[in-house]
Amino acid sequence: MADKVGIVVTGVSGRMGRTLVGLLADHPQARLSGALERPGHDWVGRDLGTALGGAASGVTVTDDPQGALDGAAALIDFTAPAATVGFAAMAAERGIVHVIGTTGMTDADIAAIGSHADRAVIVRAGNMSLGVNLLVQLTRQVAAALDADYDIEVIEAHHRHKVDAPSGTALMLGEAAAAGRGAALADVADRGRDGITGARTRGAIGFSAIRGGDIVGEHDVMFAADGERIVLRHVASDRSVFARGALKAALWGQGRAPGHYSMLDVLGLS
Ligand SMILES: NC(=O)C1=CN([C@@H]2O[C@H](COP(=O)(O)OP(=O)(O)OC[C@H]3O[C@@H](n4cnc5c(N)ncnc54)[C@H](O)[C@@H]3O)[C@@H](O)[C@H]2O)C=CC1
Ligand SMILES: O=C(O)C1=N[C@H](C(=O)O)C[C@H](O)C1
Repeated sequence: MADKVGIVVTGVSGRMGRTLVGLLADHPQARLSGALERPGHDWVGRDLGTALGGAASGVTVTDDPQGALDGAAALIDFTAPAATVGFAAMAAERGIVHVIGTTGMTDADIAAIGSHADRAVIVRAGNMSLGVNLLVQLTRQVAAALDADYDIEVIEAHHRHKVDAPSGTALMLGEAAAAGRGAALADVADRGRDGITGARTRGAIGFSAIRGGDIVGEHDVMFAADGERIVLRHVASDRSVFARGALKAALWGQGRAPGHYSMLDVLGLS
């Protein structure tokens, strides 16, 4: 049997990091080859398995990306924007696949990451699940079929720890809706309502964010007209849907031509 693909997970103590480590424990094609955390984190220097409360794994958590990435085939990154921009340069220097799930990035962050796409495979998506990526395509189709008599609202709900809004998924859905209408999201997005806002602008795409408890991730795209509403909905109840997508992307990227890809490319939905 061929060797398993060596994958470094960064942010291993985080919600997504832990989920990825769990999936990699008995994956048939991939193995955990390195575990990264931010400098100063109390897991740095400890055995990952022990830090997770189980048996020793033989993998030591490190804050040294240069060392961890040596010999790896892919880096899976669900961390924070500044960290991800830095990791993109390091992954590209080595020509290894960089799978990016981090959200909350600015246009400048995305441009900085994209500047490495001539020498490395980058797969970036605000949501790595199959279900959401299908919903993106459905949203585009429905938006293309309806005119601006149907007001589009994207409503998302997440756990109390989430730091960015709208979610990366909500922005993907908003972009798909805008594209279906032949518009640019930046021209039509309405991202915050408070006070005397005035009546809704025809053609706007509105965003609302709920934060509370342990909600994994829920997204509705509502098309509201006089007399009827269509609601497209995705509910994630387990983070493994994102982790499975990220692992699929890391394997899909092996041997692929350099470029800045999305999960639509990985899933054959583009
Ligand atoms: N695209 C997708 O499918 C999904 C994206 N996300 C996004 O992934 C990101 C992380 O989400 P969670 O795991 O819930 O957050 P979290 O806060 O539980 O974990 C983030 C981890 O990254 C670590 N980290 C931060 N800076 C670092 C650095 N320089 N080097 C190494 N590690 C570093 C933190 O210490 C923490 O352990 C968020 O932006 C979230 O929106 C989350 C779920 C799915
Ligand atoms: O922070 C999260 O948890 C999630 N983030 C992603 C987003 O911003 O859309 C994906 C998922 O909804 C969970």
